Amino acid sequence: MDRLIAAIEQTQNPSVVGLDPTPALVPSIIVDEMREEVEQEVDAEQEHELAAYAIAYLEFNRAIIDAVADIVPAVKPQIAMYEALGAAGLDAYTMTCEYAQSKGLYVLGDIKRGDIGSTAAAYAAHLAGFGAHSGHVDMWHEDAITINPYLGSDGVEPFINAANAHDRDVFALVRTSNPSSAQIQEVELASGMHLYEHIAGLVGEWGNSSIGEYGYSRLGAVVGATHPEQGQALRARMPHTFFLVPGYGAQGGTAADVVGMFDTQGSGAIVNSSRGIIGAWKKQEPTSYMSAQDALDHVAVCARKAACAMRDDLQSALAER
Ligand SMILES: O=C(O)c1cc(=O)[nH]c(=O)n1[C@@H]1O[C@H](COP(=O)(O)O)[C@@H](O)[C@H]1O
Repeated sequence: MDRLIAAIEQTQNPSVVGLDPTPALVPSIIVDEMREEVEQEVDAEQEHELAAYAIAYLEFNRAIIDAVADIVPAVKPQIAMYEALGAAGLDAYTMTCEYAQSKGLYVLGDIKRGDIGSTAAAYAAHLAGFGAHSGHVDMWHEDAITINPYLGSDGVEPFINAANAHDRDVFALVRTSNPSSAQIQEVELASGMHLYEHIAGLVGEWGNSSIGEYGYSRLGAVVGATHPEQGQALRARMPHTFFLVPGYGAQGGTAADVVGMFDTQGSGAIVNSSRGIIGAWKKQEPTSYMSAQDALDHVAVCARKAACAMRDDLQSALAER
């Protein structure tokens, strides 16, 4: 976690921009222009469409990355958005990760993996590279990934081992931001604890062997901005666990909701916003764009403005508490 914390300190900005493009979030003129380009190269009609969106997503992400690279420490591409486009989408995902890293950003791959140990070991290739034990081949380039720890330690250990061996980080879901998460995560155990509190204890324990310079382990926790009191209590319960806090903005979480998830030094957490940043252009959409470049320029200006507003919002809430 040391690299992420250093990047947050450098930018004075504990926020991460979620790169979660969807057809509705990308101006249609960008896709139209890419469609014309790929029509000359790809035969099958369905492939055209997927390739056009994949290239459009990549151009869209590049414009946003260029616009925010000097003011945010990290980006978080959500792989589902790209997987929906098949192989071309996965190329757009990996190229997005590589491009963000070339601009000095920490890349948090939101891949939410979780499976039995032997399968988790294969999923851990996202951190370790393919064939890590027999000869390393890099394919994925994330600095960190998200995992689902609810399968237990054999499903988590392969990720921790890969993270330790390759200087990467892992964020485990503990208390998710979505409305129905309480159905499972707030189930009360015989001990009187809620299930998410039990998982929080395990995540803290699993991370204990990898505490870095800043006092935080390689195994972080995902804690939704939509649970301010629980998040604050988890902060006290997990002193060595860095938090990824999604749910700010589009899901209703505010800066006041997330301040309790930071430590007394104002560190210990990074807050995500995806639609609030990459979809900011929709709030000031002009009647038409002249070209794809015109649309990309507008997306970039709006994303930067939204990212600055989020940074300022978090900074002042942290200063005021
Ligand atoms: O792991 C996550 O990132 C995550 C966990 C969680 O509890 N809630 C949550 O919203 N997320 C992700 O954070 C992002 C939130 O997007 P916005 O609501 O558009 O800001 C999406 O990529 C979600 O998949």
